[in-house]
Amino acid sequence: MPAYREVLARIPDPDTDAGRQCQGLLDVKTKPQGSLGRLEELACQWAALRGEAAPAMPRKGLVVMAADHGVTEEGVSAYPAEVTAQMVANFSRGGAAINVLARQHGVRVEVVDMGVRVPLPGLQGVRNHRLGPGTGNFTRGPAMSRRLAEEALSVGTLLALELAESGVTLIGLGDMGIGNTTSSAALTCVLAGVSPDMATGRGTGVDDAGLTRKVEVVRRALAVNQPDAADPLDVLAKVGGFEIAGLAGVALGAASKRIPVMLDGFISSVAGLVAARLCPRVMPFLLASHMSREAGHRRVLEALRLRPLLDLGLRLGEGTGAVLAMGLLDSSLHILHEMATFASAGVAEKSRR
Ligand SMILES: Cc1cc2ncn([C@H]3O[C@H](COP(=O)(O)O)[C@@H](O)[C@H]3O)c2cc1C
Ligand SMILES: O=C(O)c1cccnc1
Repeated sequence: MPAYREVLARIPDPDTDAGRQCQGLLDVKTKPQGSLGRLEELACQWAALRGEAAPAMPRKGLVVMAADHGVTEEGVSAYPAEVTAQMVANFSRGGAAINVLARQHGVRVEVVDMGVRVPLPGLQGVRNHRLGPGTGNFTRGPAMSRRLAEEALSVGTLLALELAESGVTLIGLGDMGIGNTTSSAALTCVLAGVSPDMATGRGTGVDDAGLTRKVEVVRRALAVNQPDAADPLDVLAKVGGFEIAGLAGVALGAASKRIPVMLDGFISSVAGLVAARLCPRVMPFLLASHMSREAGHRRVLEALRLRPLLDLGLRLGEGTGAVLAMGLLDSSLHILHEMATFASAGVAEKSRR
């Protein structure tokens, strides 16, 4: 059985008692009850997912998966496909936005080549799990075989299990792949039931003509491949990407180890949606970091019933929004662990009137 499928039955339920107990601990801190709003919710959610009333601070990791997309032949990105490989080299040198933010927030980054067009031998810190020189152009046929989609899912699952073994307790998802907002739009159409014009955005910044072409490409991809919405693996294989499939696998593996998953923008949220359609039990473990500028993201978060923490107008990917939101989770847990209580600080509690 593929590794990703083996973990599905092991995804636990959140511990709602632990979440309630955490709220009890926050309610006696020196503040009006509930006044830290979503920071309080975040701490309680962390408690429920980790299964402890006062869980330790997260040990943070981020998986950035990179791959190329055959659909770039159709002129759907504002940047050339070579940028995928060039950015992987940039990740390796520590010069990309995600490297900067991850250093600031103490997040360990794992970069994975899931199938960029040209092999990148010897790049320091880049794991090689290449499934091919990018996917096929899905306006002409499937992006990949069902078997490769399962392999990509398993790569992600096994990496999550490895990170769990090494002590990571929170995993963020990051993507790199020129053309992947087109793949994500096609997946959104089928998995969230929205039309191509609602799911498709400007990605790296295509102009009006580019956007019209992109919507048409998504329409054609669906007409040619006829993905079966009731079969998420079919949808993933036909219009997905190696990095998107891998990230979906990371989410499944993480959830099976009680590790919450911080989604980033459009692409990684689509990966979360793929995981949720493969196994709805993963859903409580998915956290939405931010609302991307990319048009389809709102629809994906609605389908996942998630409310993002931040709205910063980001449209980058790489895991940048995920890492920024990890900072908020850190803050919520510093509050839980370090803030004085009414009793310890000698502050008068709410009047009983
Ligand atoms: C220099 C550069 C760095 C990036 N880092 C992430 N992306 C983002 O843009 C790509 C998706 O947009 P589209 O579908 O329009 O190609 C992905 O690689 C995504 O992660 C980047 C894009 C560029 C150009
Ligand atoms: O929301 C994202 O992650 C995104 C949006 C545009 C381009 N790249 C990534």
